[in-house]
Amino acid sequence: MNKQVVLLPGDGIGKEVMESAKLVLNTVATEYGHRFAFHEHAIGGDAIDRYGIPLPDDTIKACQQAEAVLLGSVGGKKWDNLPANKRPEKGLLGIRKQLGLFANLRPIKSFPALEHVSPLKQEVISGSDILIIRELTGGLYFGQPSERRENGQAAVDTLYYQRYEIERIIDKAFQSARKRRKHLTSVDKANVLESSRLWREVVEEKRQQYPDVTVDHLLVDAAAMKLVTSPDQFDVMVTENLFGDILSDEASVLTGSLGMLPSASVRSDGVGLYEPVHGSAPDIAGRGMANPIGMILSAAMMLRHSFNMEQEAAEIESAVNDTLNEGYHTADLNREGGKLVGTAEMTEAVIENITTKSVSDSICSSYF
Ligand SMILES: NC(=O)c1ccc[n+]([C@@H]2O[C@H](COP(=O)([O-])OP(=O)(O)OC[C@H]3O[C@@H](n4cnc5c(N)ncnc54)[C@H](O)[C@@H]3O)[C@@H](O)[C@H]2O)c1
Ligand SMILES: CC(C)[C@H](C(=O)O)[C@@H](O)C(=O)O
Ligand SMILES: [Mg+2]
Repeated sequence: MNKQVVLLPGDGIGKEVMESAKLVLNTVATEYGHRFAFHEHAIGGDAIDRYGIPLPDDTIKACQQAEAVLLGSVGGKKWDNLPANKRPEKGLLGIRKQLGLFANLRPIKSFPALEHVSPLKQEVISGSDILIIRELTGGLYFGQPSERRENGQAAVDTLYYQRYEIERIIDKAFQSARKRRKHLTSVDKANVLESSRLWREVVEEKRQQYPDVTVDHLLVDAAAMKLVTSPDQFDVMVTENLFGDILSDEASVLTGSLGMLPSASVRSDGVGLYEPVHGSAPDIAGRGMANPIGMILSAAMMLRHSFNMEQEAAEIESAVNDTLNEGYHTADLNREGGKLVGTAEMTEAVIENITTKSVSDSICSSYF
């Protein structure tokens, strides 16, 4: 039976790296005898240009019927001056909300070949392996009111959480910690925000159900500092929507580039949308130089989480590792020597490693 996958390439480099994911998935399909049926739909600026809105009904329906969704990225200068509701980003927020994808899993682990590429000292990042769990359908992104007031000269956004929204993301975080090193850091701003005090209260209650997991609380400003000074103290981090957005881009520095990070946006029944953490990168779009690894690793996360294809996912991760060990790198990876390549060549090198090698030294076979 074909696996039904909806592809939402979106804008800018989203379209470019989606091609890489498709090629890699087709290679895995051939190697393992699977069949993926890809259904491409519009989102973001692409949908605005074609249909006048960032999230057409047809796209929502297709995503609801799919077994999994892969998304590139949305946004770009062309649409930056549109009213809030018509912006490309509204399409992305809308599909996450429509599908009820409340948990965004953002794993951050440096590949050995890139440890010297990060601007952080190698001894600081060495051995760090973090899973940021970002609440994705609530908090400051969705709270009402969110509007201009006083003739446009004042504005309000609302950080609103209901207890059940906090409980389900905290459960997800504890369950994830159980599968890893059993340590959970909850990040909030409980010294100032009431929503954070409710968040902390829920964590304290929930920890009774997970006595095997150690828990600490960290204020978000201190967490931002510790992420780059002592990242090895973290296992699973769980936090509010906006805090998670900011901390995960910061954490990407550990891996050498924002272009390296994959993510899975999931709900309790396992339905998922898989998306790299980066955006549409207007500064490099159209030049064939985007790093496709975050997108390729997102496709691997899809195989693992939505299709239970553990070996296939590990094969992709192992091929990425091998490719980096061979010295291949895109321009965002500030690496001396090796082979500087574009998106297409990087993808070809990964594919070559999938077809010629078996899961050998799969340093990352179980954590994305
Ligand atoms: N998930 C998404 O769709 C998503 C995420 C973030 C930003 N955005 C949107 O993207 C647009 C640009 O935002 P931005 O510039 O702040 O963030 P960005 O993530 O697009 O880019 C930030 C920087 O990282 C670089 N970069 C990002 N991904 C890369 C990759 N794969 N390979 C090489 N370099 C990469 C870019 O060149 C840029 O210098 C905005 O419209 C924003 O709203 C979308
Ligand atoms: C584009 C934007 C709406 C999005 C977010 O803030 O969630 C992005 O930054 C991300 O990290 O996926
Ligand atoms: Mg972001």
